[in-house]
Amino acid sequence: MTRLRLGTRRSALATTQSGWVADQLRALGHEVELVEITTFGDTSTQPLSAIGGTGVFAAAIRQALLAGEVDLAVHSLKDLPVAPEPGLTVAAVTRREDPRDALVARDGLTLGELPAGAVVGTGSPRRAAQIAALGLGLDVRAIRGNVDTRLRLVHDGKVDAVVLAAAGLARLGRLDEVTELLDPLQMLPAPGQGALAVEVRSDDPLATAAVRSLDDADTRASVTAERALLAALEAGCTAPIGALAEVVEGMDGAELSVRAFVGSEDGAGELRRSVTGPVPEAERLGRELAAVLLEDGARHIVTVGLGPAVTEDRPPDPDRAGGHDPQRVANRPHDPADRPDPTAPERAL
Ligand SMILES: NCc1[nH]cc(CCC(=O)O)c1CC(=O)O
Repeated sequence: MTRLRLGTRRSALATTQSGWVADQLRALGHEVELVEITTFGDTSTQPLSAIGGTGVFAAAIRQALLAGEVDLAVHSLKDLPVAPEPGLTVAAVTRREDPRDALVARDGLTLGELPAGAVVGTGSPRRAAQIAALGLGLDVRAIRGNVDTRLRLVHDGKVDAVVLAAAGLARLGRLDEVTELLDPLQMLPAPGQGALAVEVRSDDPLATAAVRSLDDADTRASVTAERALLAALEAGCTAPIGALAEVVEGMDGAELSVRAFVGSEDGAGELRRSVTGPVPEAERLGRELAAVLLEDGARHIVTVGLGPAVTEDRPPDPDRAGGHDPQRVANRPHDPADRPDPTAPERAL
């Protein structure tokens, strides 16, 4: 039995996820205390892009962990920066929930049933790019807010539909509002979507040992490939990149299938590629798929987040390298009148 303090944000999703991990650990005989941590991202009303992107949420919890104020941190893996944090270790990656994105639309509509011009709200360039790539004439608009806020936009008639992670809806008990689970053939999730990372101090053998059995080997292999791909594309957390790795039954037994999407938010270009290979080579497979995408022109499609790339008419801007570019929020960026206010909501995965 180990006594563990688990640092968590206060949001409904964060406390549900942390509570779930705490319950798993209690079932193993450990004593777990939840410690609420208010992050700058929670209190600031500034756009996320102005204060460091989705990583700001993870950063405050990580600080508390490094300072010894808590012993464990639970993160949605898709919100965790790919760069390792010195002194910390992801001691468990929990078994992934449904990794798919879900549509919540008015009147029970599916994506294909939404009429041209229907407004789809999303804060995610990845979702925006894949919706645009379907060529349905949908009007993708930037929104911000927690899961509850986003769902309310549909119920209040402010948008016709929103796209959210099925995993988050499942954890919050709101799967019944989903009108379509989106097939990864059309909508690849964010790398790591649906999985939780349990982080400990690297020099804390007790906490490491306590959470070890929560680690799921297939999920860890999958997210290892997805995050290696993201890292190899030098992609920031707001880049329009989707990836899904799955352990599947191949000709010679289990193998890892890795699929990825890169696109632009105006639907002007998109690439989908896949590789399969041995499960233990997850990291190499992720890097290999990134290389295929780059070879096939990913840099010319994605002008956001791919490091110092670029297109001829858009010289790289060091202030924006790897980060959010407000101009890219535009649904049809070639029409200046269509550009939204650059202080518009930031994009998140
Ligand atoms: N970006 C916010 C976020 N971070 C994790 C989840 C859902 C849970 C998960 O993907 O593991 C969500 C909400 C969403 O994208 O709909």
